[in-house]
Amino acid sequence: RPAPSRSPSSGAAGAGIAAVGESYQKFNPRAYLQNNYMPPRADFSSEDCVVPWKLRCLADAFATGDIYGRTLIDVGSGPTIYQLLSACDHFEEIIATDYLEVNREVLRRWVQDEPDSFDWSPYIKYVCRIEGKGEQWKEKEQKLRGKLRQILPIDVHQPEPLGSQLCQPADALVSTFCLEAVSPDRPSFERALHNVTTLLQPGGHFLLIGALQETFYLAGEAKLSVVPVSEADVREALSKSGYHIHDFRTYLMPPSLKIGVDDVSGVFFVHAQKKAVV
Ligand SMILES: Nc1ncnc2c1ncn2[C@@H]1O[C@@H](CSCCNC[C@@H]2Cc3ccc([N+](=O)[O-])cc3CN2)[C@@H](O)[C@H]1O
Repeated sequence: RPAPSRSPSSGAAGAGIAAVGESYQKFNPRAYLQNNYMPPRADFSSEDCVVPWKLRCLADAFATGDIYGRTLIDVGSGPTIYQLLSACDHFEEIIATDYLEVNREVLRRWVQDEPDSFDWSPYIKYVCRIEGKGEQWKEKEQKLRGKLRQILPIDVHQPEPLGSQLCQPADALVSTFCLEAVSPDRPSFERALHNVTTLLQPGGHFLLIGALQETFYLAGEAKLSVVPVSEADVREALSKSGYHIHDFRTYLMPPSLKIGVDDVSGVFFVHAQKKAVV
C-alpha cells in the first residue's frame, strides 16, 4: 500500500506549525501598524528610510511594464495595503489574503472607507509622486479599493493555501514579510514558498519582500518567532521552487530604525518569475 501522504501538519514539522498558528492568536493589528508603518520607519522625507525604499522597489518593478494581467494575489497581506499601490494599475482584480480574521476585517474596513481605518494617504501620495504619472492620490486610493474585490483566508502551510477557493492560478503574486514570519524553520519556509507557487501560473511574476536575519517581532501582546534567512537562503528557496530571479535588492536597517519592535537586520526585495513549463 502506498505510504499515506504526510500532510505538513503531522509530526515535528506539524508541531512547529501548530505553535506558530497558536502564537498568532494574540497578534494585534493596530500595534503592528504602529510599530512598522508609522514614524520613524515610515518617514517619507528621505529615500534612505525603509518604507520609501520598499515602495520604490515595487514601483520600479511595475514600471518595467513586464508585470500585468487579470489577477494578482497578495499572500499574507496582514493589515496593510501599501504593497498593492503600484500594482493596481496593472491588474483587473487584486485578491488580498490573510490567516487571521482580525487582519481581513482591518482590510475590509479600509476598502469600505470606515472612519477608524489606518491612514494610508502618506503612502498613496508618495507612490503617486515617485510614479510620476501626475495621478491624484484620491484617484489611486479609489482605484485600489475598486480592485480589492476578494479578501480571503490563507494558510501557506497547506499544499493548497487557499483551499478550494482558487478558481485559476493568478498572473502575479506579491508577498511581504509573511513566509519567514510564519515558518518555524528553513525547510518549512521552503515548503511554504513551494505551496504558494501553486497559486501562480507558469511564467507569472512574484514580487517578494521580507526580513533578513530576523528571529522575532512584536505585535502588541504577541511576540512572534521568525526563521532567520539570508540572501543566499532566499535565492536557494526560490531556485528550488522553479523561479528565475530578475532583481534582488537588499536594504540594511540603520541603527536609528532598530527600535526594539523586532531584531531585523535588513530587508530584501526580489522580482522573480516562475519558469514556464518546458
Ligand atoms: N499560516 C499562515 N499562512 C499565511 N499567513 C499567515 C500564516 N500565519 C500567520 N500569517 C499572517 O502573516 C503575517 C504577516 S505580518 C508578518 C510580519 N513580519 C515581521 C515584521 C514585518 C516588518 C515590516 C516592516 C519592516 N520594516 O523595516 O519596514 C520590518 C518588519 C520585520 N518584522 C500576519 O498577517 C499573519 O496573520
